Amino acid sequence: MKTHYDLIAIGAGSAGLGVAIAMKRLGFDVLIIDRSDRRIGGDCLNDGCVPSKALIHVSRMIHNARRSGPFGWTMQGATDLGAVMQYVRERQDIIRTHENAAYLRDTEGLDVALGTARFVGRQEIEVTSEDGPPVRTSAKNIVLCTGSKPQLLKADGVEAVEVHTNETIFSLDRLPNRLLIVGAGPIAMEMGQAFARFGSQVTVVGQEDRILSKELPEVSALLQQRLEVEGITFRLGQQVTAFPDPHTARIESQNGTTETLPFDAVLVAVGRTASVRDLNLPAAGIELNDKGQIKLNDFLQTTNPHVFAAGDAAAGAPAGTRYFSHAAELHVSTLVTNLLTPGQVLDKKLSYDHFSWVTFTDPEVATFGLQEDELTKRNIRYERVVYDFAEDDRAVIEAYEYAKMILFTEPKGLNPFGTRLLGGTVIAPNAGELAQELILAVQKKLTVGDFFNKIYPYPTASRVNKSIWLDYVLDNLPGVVKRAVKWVY
Ligand SMILES: Cc1cc2nc3c(=O)[nH]c(=O)nc-3n(C[C@H](O)[C@H](O)[C@H](O)COP(=O)(O)OP(=O)(O)OC[C@H]3O[C@@H](n4cnc5c(N)ncnc54)[C@H](O)[C@@H]3O)c2cc1C
Ligand SMILES: NC(=O)c1ccc[n+]([C@@H]2O[C@H](COP(=O)([O-])OP(=O)(O)OC[C@H]3O[C@@H](n4cnc5c(N)ncnc54)[C@H](O)[C@@H]3O)[C@@H](O)[C@H]2O)c1
Repeated sequence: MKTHYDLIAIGAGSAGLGVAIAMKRLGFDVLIIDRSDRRIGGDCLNDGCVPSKALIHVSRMIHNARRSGPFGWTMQGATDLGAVMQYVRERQDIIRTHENAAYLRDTEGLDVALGTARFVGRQEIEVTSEDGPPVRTSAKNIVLCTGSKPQLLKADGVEAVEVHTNETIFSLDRLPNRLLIVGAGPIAMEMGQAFARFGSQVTVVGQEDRILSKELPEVSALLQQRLEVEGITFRLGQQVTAFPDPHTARIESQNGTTETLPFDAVLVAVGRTASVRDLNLPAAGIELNDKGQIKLNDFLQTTNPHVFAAGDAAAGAPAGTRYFSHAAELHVSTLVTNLLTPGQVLDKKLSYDHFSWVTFTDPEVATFGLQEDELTKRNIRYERVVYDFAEDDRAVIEAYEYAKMILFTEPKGLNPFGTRLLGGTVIAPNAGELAQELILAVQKKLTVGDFFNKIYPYPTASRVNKSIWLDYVLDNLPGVVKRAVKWVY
């Protein structure tokens, strides 16, 4: 480790790896620090996106096999969770071949320090590890990429319960018969469906009156209905208030009624908190806001102008919180652009206007661009265009007629072909893939006419991106245009 760098990234998850590799490839001297070699890759590789999506993949195969009875296949068996987790670990290990200290040093040319970092000055860091005495170094700029931790459940008796979070659930090797999930966000939905498909009896307790409360209410309702069909039980508008014993939860509804629920394992997924533990932020003049998050300006800069934050650690940004790997990617691109731009006048503010996310349930939920609440808040006039997949041939062929697409557009003018898309949500199998074209359309300001004039191979699932505009255009062509066309004909 050198005594001074152009840039230090603390944390080697999506954000740290992104900013360190980008700056190194641009020719800067860069140090990246993480607690251990095994933590490189951060939450996404170790306890988040990768293991959860691998688990979902296996659960989908099992689910499809179970449903093959009507077509002559007789399948029997029980899920060997140990074997499933072995598959998950194997997939993680493949990604680890390019997310480890030796690779980052040898192939990316980064300096890598393994240990816990803390500030000892405004631009000075000390790294402590078990391998030797603490080592100090400094940098022109430092980026805090320390991620987030699961929020803990507050309930009487919780200390006596073996509570799982995303940090331990992937170490289970025996399938719990009854899995209680506290929280009704994306982790609860993705993991709940996967475990239900493996064969657990899953009960979800959520404090709000609907699941995935960041989505449109009709999307939450449709997903809940699909999950109920698969056997998941929902206790919404309820909270776990106590654990009378290590295998029983007491749940309380908003009107005060209580009941007890027996369980074999419990998963808590009630949100995240930015991770600032061990950093000794006061030594660098870095302030926290009243939620305990790092106080940031629109440019992801802390109260120390030489220190920035990216990824889950940037939850205190004025633009708001987005706990996603690709939010880290957005932060990194904003930061690197700004670090390389002379003078703050030209700096890019963090903006989520073109942001999108996907919840990888079956059906998936993909949400992008400006949402109804944001459009209303900003006084932007918009229209809602809804497409039910019932008449889409591909949806009929593969039995997902229940799917739905809800788009927000500019109000239509005289020429419906000129309307632009502002945002929306798709709930359908592979919605995350279907929506990619729509996301590009929002970003590039494409019009209804651009979709209308595209010929989609039949029967690709993404033909819905054109079908949604057929009625829209035909119903909204001004009478004068229709009369003129008829006259010419
Ligand atoms: C179950 C689950 C599923 C998810 N699925 C998705 C998904 O499908 N798609 C998606 O986009 N997002 C998903 N996410 C969110 C995504 O995992 C996170 O947003 C992303 O990993 C955040 O990256 P990060 O770099 O900010 O932080 P992290 O990946 O958490 O990295 C932070 C790193 O900093 C290190 N660190 C912390 N403090 C110190 C210190 N003092 N010294 C040295 N090192 C330190 C930690 O060891 C860690 O490795 C999921 C999250 C969970 C929990
Ligand atoms: N596919 C993806 O991209 C993906 C998947 C999983 C997680 N993530 C990210 O990880 C973040 C964390 O996920 P999460 O599901 O833990 O959090 P979340 O904050 O998104 O959802 C938490 C849920 O728990 C509920 N809740 C909070 N306290 C509760 C209590 N005491 N009792 C009952 N319910 C309670 C909330 O009302 C909310 O519905 C997400 O916000 C998301 O950004 C992304």
